[in-house]
Amino acid sequence: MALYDAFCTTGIQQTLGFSPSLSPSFYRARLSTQTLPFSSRRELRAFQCSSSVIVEELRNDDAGTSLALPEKTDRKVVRLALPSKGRMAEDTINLLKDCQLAVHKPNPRQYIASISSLPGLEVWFQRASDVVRKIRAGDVDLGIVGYDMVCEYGEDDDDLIVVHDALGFGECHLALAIPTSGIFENISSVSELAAMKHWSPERPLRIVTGYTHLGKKFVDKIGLKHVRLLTADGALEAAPAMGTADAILDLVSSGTTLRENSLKEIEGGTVLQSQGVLVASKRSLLLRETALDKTHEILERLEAHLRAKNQFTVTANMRGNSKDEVAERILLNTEFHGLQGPTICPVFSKMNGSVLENYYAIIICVTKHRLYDAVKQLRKIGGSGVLVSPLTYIFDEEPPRWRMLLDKLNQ
Ligand SMILES: Nc1ncnc2c1ncn2[C@@H]1O[C@H](COP(=O)(O)OP(=O)(O)OP(=O)(O)O)[C@@H](O)[C@H]1O
Ligand SMILES: O=P(O)(O)OC[C@H]1O[C@H](OP(=O)(O)OP(=O)(O)O)[C@H](O)[C@@H]1O
Ligand SMILES: [Mg+2]
Repeated sequence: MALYDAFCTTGIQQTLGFSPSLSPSFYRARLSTQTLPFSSRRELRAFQCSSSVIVEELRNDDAGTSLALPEKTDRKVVRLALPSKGRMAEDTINLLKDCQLAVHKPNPRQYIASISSLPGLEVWFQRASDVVRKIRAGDVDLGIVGYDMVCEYGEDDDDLIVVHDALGFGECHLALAIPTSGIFENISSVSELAAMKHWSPERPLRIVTGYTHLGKKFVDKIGLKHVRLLTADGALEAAPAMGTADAILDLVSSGTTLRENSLKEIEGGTVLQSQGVLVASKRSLLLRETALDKTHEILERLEAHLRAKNQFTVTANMRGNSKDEVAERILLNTEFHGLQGPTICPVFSKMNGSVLENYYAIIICVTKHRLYDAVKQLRKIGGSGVLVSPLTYIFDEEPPRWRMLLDKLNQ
């Protein structure tokens, strides 16, 4: 039995490569704390005969739901869920790679992967909405998704805890938008929208959205009385022109989709700002051995990379009589002082047979968008030979987000 042999010889993780969604139905066997998927009932029965495992059948539509299996609490490996598709998927993988946390996914249809620098951690690819659902269900411990997803599918669950709230990609906001013309031509705020005489219990304002949880809360908050929330999965911007809705509640980034569909945002119509976040289950962090350690490492690497991403290291030579004199020149005459202050080292040169120490190398880090300002200021105080290189990491003191996480966990 190939699968059983594979399990015995190469370990459980490799046998987990079977993709449940490719088979008409799938099965799983629970062996101690591990779960093995099988592509056919025959294969599973064969495995069952050759070992003493508890076997249970999962229908396809159970694939996404959680069962109250003991491994939820006994599971030793920590699970990180990442978006399997859509615009967040690639950015997430790239960010992790930049943090030296490259995800090893042997083939595109495989939903489980690993990160070699984080042994004991499994990566599971899921749809963005399922990342949040699975964290809440206890099937995974950590996830990277848009904050919009955390709020919509998290439904205010206080087990969810945002560990890093600004991963620097997937920036957008969730907003109400209405047509630019017709009865909405002169409407520019939610209060004006709410005051329109057009809405009644028989003819409510129809808002189409994929965000029904947030949508309902928002409508209540702004006091819109006669409203019906309609749901749809995509291309919501078409609905008003089609006549199937009056307004939309959807994500906006550049604003192009709204503009191209003759829609506009209105004052007071922003529900939330979103970008990629690292989210965790509080329960997992507190109860699952190593979950907090793994989270700490991921957080430190994210912080160090994201801090460094926008900075350059700048090295320049400067003529001077002493380190102190050069330091004074930099500290008093430029805005660029490095993390704690400039590093200054002597540069030795040979002249007429003797070694001179009349130049100093200064090292600072500079925010990318201010690089040219820094070059100009350094030149002004005698800097020359300016070398600029990208920064990979800035590991400073313990990141404030780590302290905040421990506070939230009451640690
Ligand atoms: N225009 C945008 N600009 C920036 N980020 C966006 C934009 N649209 C969506 N996002 C972010 O990307 C996430 C995933 O959106 P995407 O459209 O890729 O998937 P989806 O349509 O929600 O998923 P699915 O197709 O599985 O239902 C959103 O939850 C949001 O955080
Ligand atoms: O302000 P913009 O930059 O134009 O972006 C906004 C659009 O992006 C998202 O859709 P997406 O492209 O993900 O398509 P979808 O309808 O399949 O979700 C969102 O649902 C908007 O339609
Ligand atoms: Mg989308």
